[in-house]
Amino acid sequence: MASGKRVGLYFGTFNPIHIGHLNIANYLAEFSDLNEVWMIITPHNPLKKKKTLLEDHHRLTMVRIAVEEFPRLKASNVEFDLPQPNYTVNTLAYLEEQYPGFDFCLIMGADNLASLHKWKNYELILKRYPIYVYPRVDERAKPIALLEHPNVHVVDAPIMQLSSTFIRKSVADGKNIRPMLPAGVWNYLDEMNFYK
Ligand SMILES: Nc1ncnc2c1ncn2[C@@H]1O[C@H](COP(=O)(O)OP(=O)(O)OP(=O)(O)O)[C@@H](O)[C@H]1O
Ligand SMILES: O=C(O)c1ccc[n+]([C@@H]2O[C@H](COP(=O)([O-])O)[C@@H](O)[C@H]2O)c1
Repeated sequence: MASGKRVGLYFGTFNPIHIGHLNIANYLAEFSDLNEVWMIITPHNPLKKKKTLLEDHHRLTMVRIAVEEFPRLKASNVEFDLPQPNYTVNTLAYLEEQYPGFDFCLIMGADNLASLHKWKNYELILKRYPIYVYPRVDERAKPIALLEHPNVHVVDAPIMQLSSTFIRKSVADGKNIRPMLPAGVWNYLDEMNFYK
């Protein structure tokens, strides 16, 4: 039997999306066995406070702008109508129901793999879904035991030392960080006066 479409699910808060995220999504869409990468904007990460977050629809708009010229990358608002905080295992169950026959896997930076053991039903996630992990630059990082798990695949992607936190702080400090965001995202953020 022919296997279904292979889709990499790249979950994130994306507050805002930056070229580090886009670079990874594009790398996996071009250089792995995935047909598409879906960037899933999470309204509320169960392990984070919601108060510093830009509204969901603004974060979605920025991801849509970022991927518009990349046919194999999609922005997804599937979590907007699911109960919050958003437990990934619930979203995966919903996607399986909506897209029978698709083969899903997860994409995440090593920082997220390091805290995967705190996620709801993480053992089930690890059993059912291949996880594509790429390194994040952090000299203080401790070794991550789950890197040895047979369903965890380390991707040799070119990485950028960039975070949304750094971007938000830099905008607030009046710094010019234009090259760190896709041009359309920077324009949107600037016009809307976000993070200032
Ligand atoms: N520079 C980067 N390059 C590649 N992946 C990244 C980068 N920054 C974050 N990621 C990954 O993208 C996913 C979503 O991350 P998230 O939206 O939290 O970005 P962030 O930049 O780490 O945000 P924040 O600084 O607000 O915590 C996570 O799997 C994270 O590991
Ligand atoms: O399911 C969980 O228990 C769980 C715990 C922490 C984080 N997550 C998800 O991990 C994704 C990455 O979050 P973030 O904030 O690091 O971009 C996001 O989709 C969260 O909902 C999921």
